[in-house]
Amino acid sequence: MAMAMANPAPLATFCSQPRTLTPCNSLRGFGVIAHSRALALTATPVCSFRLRVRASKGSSPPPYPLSEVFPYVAAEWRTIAKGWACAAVAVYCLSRAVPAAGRLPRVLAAGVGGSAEGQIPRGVVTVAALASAHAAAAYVQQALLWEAALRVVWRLREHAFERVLARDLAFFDGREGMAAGDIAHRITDEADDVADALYSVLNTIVPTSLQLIAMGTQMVAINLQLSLVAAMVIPCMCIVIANLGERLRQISKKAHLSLAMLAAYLNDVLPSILTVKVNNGEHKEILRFHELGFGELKNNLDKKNMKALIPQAVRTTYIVGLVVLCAGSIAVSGTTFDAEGFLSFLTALALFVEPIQDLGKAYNEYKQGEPALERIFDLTRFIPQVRDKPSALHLKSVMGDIKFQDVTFRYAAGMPPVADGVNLHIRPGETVAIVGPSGGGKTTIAKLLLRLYHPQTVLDNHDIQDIQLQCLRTHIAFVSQDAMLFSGTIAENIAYGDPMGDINMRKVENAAKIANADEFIKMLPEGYDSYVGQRGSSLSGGQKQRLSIARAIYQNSSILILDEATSALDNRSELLLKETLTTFMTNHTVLIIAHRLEMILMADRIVLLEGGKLQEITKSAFLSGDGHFGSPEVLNP
Ligand SMILES: Nc1ncnc2c1ncn2[C@@H]1O[C@H](COP(=O)(O)OP(=O)(O)OP(=O)(O)O)[C@@H](O)[C@H]1O
Repeated sequence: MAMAMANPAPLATFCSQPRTLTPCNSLRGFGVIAHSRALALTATPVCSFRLRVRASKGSSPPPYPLSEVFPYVAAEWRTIAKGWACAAVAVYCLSRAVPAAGRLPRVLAAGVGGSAEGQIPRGVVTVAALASAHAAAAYVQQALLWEAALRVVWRLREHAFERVLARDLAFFDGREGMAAGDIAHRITDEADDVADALYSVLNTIVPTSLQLIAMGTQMVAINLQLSLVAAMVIPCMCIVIANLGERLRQISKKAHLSLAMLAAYLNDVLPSILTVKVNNGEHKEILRFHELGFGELKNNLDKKNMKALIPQAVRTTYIVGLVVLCAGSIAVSGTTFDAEGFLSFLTALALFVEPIQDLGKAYNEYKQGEPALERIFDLTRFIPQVRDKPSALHLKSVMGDIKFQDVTFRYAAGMPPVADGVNLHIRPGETVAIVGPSGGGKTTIAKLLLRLYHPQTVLDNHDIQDIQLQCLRTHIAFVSQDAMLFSGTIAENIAYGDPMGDINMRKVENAAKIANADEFIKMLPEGYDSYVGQRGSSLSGGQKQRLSIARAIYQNSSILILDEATSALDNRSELLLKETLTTFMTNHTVLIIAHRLEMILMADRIVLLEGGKLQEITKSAFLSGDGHFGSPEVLNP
């Protein structure tokens, strides 16, 4: 009889997301942590939200997503107020420039006619000064409002990511689990759409209204002749747009790259959510995310500033060109320029082209951003099932006495129970092997002990639901069958469970020796500083498994769970590992989930999990089981 092949990993759906980018150097090290910690002072969201539970992922969204983003926007009120103050200055300059410009033709004609020879007419200086002040104020207004919108989104992203990490494993797992790519897209691209929408709204409410009111008072009849002259300025504008457009393209490329890095990072870390959780890595990941998010903020801010500059530069070109053309036509024709026509043109330009265009654009942007906003908040609205009670205990140390008492568990209502009245007592320092058919529920038992779901299990006479989650997971080191590694160096991966993010090289090397990984690590060109590639892609399955074991040993928890931790090792490596592990296991409580004989025989006791029921079997019954408990190839290699 054969012990069946291992099932696909429970997180298989999650892990099979297509890769995005190879992470660049800034993603390689965990060295960002120290810097991130400093930045964290400025990054902590100032707002907290009342949690809301959605009946299901597909339930209809609340009607006013803007109201949910309001606390984030309110946190940026200073920047917004400054932006709106600049808007008031810009509109004021424009309203003063219109009558001054209305007098300009007369002033210009007088100047060209020789009445003020050798001097720039005062009216020209006034208009130029007002136009420059308007352009500068409008530029600063837009830059500030972009900064506010982007900072809102930066905070929103951090909040969403923090909430995603706090989600139950069930949110990521199983058939209903949310895909990593979807989450990454919401937090990156769609958040960007939200920034566009917010900016449009901020830039429209006050500035456009002000401009419309101010210009309404200045309105005069339109001069068609002047409009035709104005059209001749268009080629100049095209040259300006082409040049600045090329610069914008380059800046945008950088901004896109930083956004792609963010997406790559998310696609890297979210498939490893199990490892993050069991290593209490949430805080570390929040800091790493913060670093990349801040880089994206900078590049995007450059892009938006350039986008703000372009219309101002184009408008300046337009007005300067217009003045030159008017002056030229007056000089050539020798006639007095129609002042009313010039005034009408500027008024029409101000009243109809700019604010109305802005209103239309703002509406479109908002409509584009609204679903994105909703989808981001959808990630954050939940109450985790697995959470600390207010009175949860912090245990400094545990002996490792584990009791499963009549535990029944099913993944979803209507599904058969994976554990059906399971009773198991593992005494401190004992090694117990769980065997059974593939899909029998062995990994589920380990997950229940780690409280990744909501079980009733007892550790050191405490119901694990009464123990702080972070504390519980510190006392249990878990090596999953998927050998999850992060992009980073070997040393960083082994020391991942360090709560402070430090790397103790002595402990790293010791853990690697026990895991029989020291030999191959030392043969790598950069030894412990070797980069493992995305998700450890530069290492073999067996090497990855040994690093995962070293990570668990580094954690030095009282309880060690090895879930098919040696399935990819060759016989020699497994024997060497067995020798070093045996000493380590003497003062630890160890739960071995395995199909391989060598590992199973390391246990003091063997229990069989089949059809949700657990029963103890003797080693002799196991060995003479004729394959009932394991495959003949493994039992008789
Ligand atoms: N997140 C999930 N949602 C729904 N069902 C799940 C989930 N994870 C596992 N299962 C199901 O629960 C059962 C037990 O899975 P588990 O991974 O515990 O088995 P196992 O004994 O460890 O298998 P193997 O030896 O192949 O690793 C399987 O039938 C599996 O399909």
